[in-house]
Amino acid sequence: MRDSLDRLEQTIKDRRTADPGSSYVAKLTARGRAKIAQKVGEEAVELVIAAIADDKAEAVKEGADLLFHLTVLLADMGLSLDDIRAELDRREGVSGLAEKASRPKE
Ligand SMILES: N=c1c2ncn([C@@H]3O[C@H](COP(=O)(O)OP(=O)(O)OP(=O)(O)O)[C@@H](O)[C@H]3O)c2ncn1[C@@H]1O[C@H](COP(=O)(O)O)[C@@H](O)[C@H]1O
Repeated sequence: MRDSLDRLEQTIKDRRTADPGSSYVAKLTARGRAKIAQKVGEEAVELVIAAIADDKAEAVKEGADLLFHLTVLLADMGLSLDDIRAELDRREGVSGLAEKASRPKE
């Protein structure tokens, strides 16, 4: 099932080559990877500030900004949210193995 992040990712892929005058994704993409990466860093810092202030409403907005800009960065690198999912799935497997290995033998 496709969720809002999947739909956003598809929109970002579609908009990368749109008119920078009418699309933020196209405008940011045209400014280059370093600029996209800088935006990811800025949004992460804004999320950190909201979290430290325990401002939940602001944290939700900044979290959305961070995920949006991260998805733009992944697209620019030819990566996708599925690559992140695969890494998380891999870690889940590894973590399960580590847990089993640490159990005392019966
Ligand atoms: N989720 C977002 C989204 N979140 C934030 N932003 C934009 O991100 C920008 C961040 O503002 P900032 O002041 O931090 O950045 P800035 O004004 O560009 O200034 P600089 O720091 O870059 O110099 C704003 O212009 C927001 O509108 C977004 N722009 C687009 N989307 C999604 O992307 C889709 C495609 O958008 P377009 O490419 O514009 O069609 C939209 O339908 C939305 O779903």
